[in-house]
This record gives sequence, C-alpha cells and structure tokens, in this order.
Amino acid sequence: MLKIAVPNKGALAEAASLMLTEAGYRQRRNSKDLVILDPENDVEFFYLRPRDIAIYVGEGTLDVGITGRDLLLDSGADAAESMTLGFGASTFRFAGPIGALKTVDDLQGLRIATSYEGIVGGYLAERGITADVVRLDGAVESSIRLGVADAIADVVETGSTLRQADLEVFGEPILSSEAVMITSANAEESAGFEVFKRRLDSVIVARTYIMMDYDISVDQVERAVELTPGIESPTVSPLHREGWVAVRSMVPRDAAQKIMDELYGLGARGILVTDILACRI
Ligand SMILES: Nc1ncnc2c1ncn2[C@@H]1O[C@H](COP(=O)(O)OP(=O)(O)OP(=O)(O)O)[C@@H](O)[C@H]1O
Ligand SMILES: O=P(O)(O)OC[C@H]1O[C@H](OP(=O)(O)OP(=O)(O)O)[C@H](O)[C@@H]1O
Ligand SMILES: [Mg+2]
Repeated sequence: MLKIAVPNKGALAEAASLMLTEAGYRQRRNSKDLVILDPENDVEFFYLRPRDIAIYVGEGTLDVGITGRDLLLDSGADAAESMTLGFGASTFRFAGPIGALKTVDDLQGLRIATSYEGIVGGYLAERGITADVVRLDGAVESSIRLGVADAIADVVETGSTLRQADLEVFGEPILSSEAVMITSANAEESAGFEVFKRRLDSVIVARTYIMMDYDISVDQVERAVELTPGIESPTVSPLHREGWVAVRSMVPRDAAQKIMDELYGLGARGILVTDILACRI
C-alpha cells in the first residue's frame, strides 16, 4: 500500500487535499484526523506538518509527500522533487527596514531571523558571508521591530505582510518555491506509485486545459486547427450542413478567450468551451 504524506495545516493543506479529492482519493472530513485509509485505491494518507514531510519521505518511512520546495530544501532530507503541482507559489527573500539594506553583502555581521535556517545558512556560506542566523518559528517580520534581528529571510507571496511591518525586500530572490510531490529513493518501485503520479498529473491537465468545440467551413479548417492543435490531434467530424465540419480540441485555459476571438475571425461559429472534469492523457 502506497503511503502518502499530506500537509495537515498551513498554506498548502487545503489545496493539497482538494487536489487529492479531484484525483479520486478519499480525504479526511475532520481536520483532527491524522491518518486516512483508502482501501479502494490501495493508499494511506498521513496528515503531517509540512515541515516534517520531507523527513518522513527522506527516511523512506513514507513513499510520497506533498510539501513546498523551500521546506524540502531547508530540511536537507534525502527526498527528491518529482513533480510540481501548480499551487502554493511563493518566493523566499531577504528583507529589511526600508532603505537600510541594498545587497546580500550588506548582511555581513548582522543578525538574520528566519524559519528556514538550512536555506539561509547554505546561501550565506556559498557567498562567504558571516552572519548570525536567528531561528524563529513564525511571524518573522516582527523580529526586527522587536529587536532580535537586523534583517529577515522569509516566504513572500503578495508582499502584504512585509509592507505591514514596514520592511522591503533586497537582493535577488533566494529561491522560487511551489507545492511539489516528493518521493523517497525507492518510491518508484512501490505498488501504486505510477497510478498515483498519473492521477495527479491528470488533475493538472484537467485544470490547465478546457475543451473547445466549434463549427467551421471546410476551406478554413486547416487554419483553424493550427490555432487549436490539441494534445494529440483535434477531432474533425462531418456536419449535416454541406461544406462545414465540427472541431473538438483541448486548449490551454489561459489562451481560450484569445483563441475564440481568432476562430471567430476565421468564420467559426458555435464556439463552446467546457471544463474537463477528469482525464488521462
Ligand atoms: N502566503 C504563504 N504563506 C506561507 N507559506 C506559503 C504561502 N504561500 C505558499 N506557501 C508555502 O507553504 C509552505 C509553508 O507551510 P506552513 O505550514 O509553514 O505554512 P504556514 O502558513 O506558514 O503555516 P504555519 O504558519 O501554521 O506553520 C511553504 O512551502 C511556503 O512556501
Ligand atoms: O507575502 P504575503 O502574502 O504576505 O505572505 C507571506 C507571509 O505569509 C506567511 O506567514 P504565515 O501567515 O504563515 O504566518 P507565520 O509567519 O506565523 O508562519 C509567511 O511566513 C509570510 O509571513
Ligand atoms: Mg507560516
């Protein structure tokens, strides 16, 4: 049985569970549940702190996990990033009081508060900067005002937490993070791993694409299918109306409106877009 680690709380928890539900897996209804068995699908879900997930997967105690790339890297665990999941995007950055710090070199000799000691320690060491890393659990933005640090390194998504604390980012982003599927060294041999991976992959495809249908005259169909090539090849079916065909093709969701405008310009009519609920490509 495939053992899968899922965030039990925090920024990634809800989206991870939603993705697993869309992939056809049983998910917990009560946020206090620690383990959920899904015998139909031969998998077992363990709800753990996102920060701990890479440790369990790295040790091989659990086969697969969903966590943030930043948390995986910070842990130093022997787990591999296997697939990005399309949610939980953020950057990891240095920040300081407005106007105070300009480059990473300015951190020499300062106190830097962070919950990500591993990433920050490694980043500074690579650049030969000696600084005092102060490990905090959260609300790191308050540490400067409260006098325990001169700069911070933290997750930045919208930047509103930084603004509220009168801080600004400086230097290049330390890394870009998002939710990822991570695997243990022997996960690929575990029964059910391929099916699990394919199901998550399919959720991403179903979310990224829409199904587009339209009618078009035969003499424009070649130009139209150039706009909607689909993943394999579009379906072109005859219509009762002489000289016209119906086309069905998968189209990237974020390009759908523009493609509809262009198809309409080519003379296509009856252009319809529908959601893809589930798929296997
Ligand atoms: N706006 C965000 N705030 C915090 N973490 C985010 C955000 N967006 C994405 N993430 C990602 O979520 C993961 C952090 O998970 P974590 O459970 O620590 O979240 P959290 O919201 O900080 O929870 P808690 O503060 O309760 O520990 C990281 O991988 C981080 O990159
Ligand atoms: O750029 P933003 O959109 O403001 O998001 C980033 C903030 O969100 C997270 O904090 P969280 O709410 O998890 O609190 P914490 O610091 O206690 O973990 C993170 O640590 C940043 O503080
Ligand atoms: Mg947090």
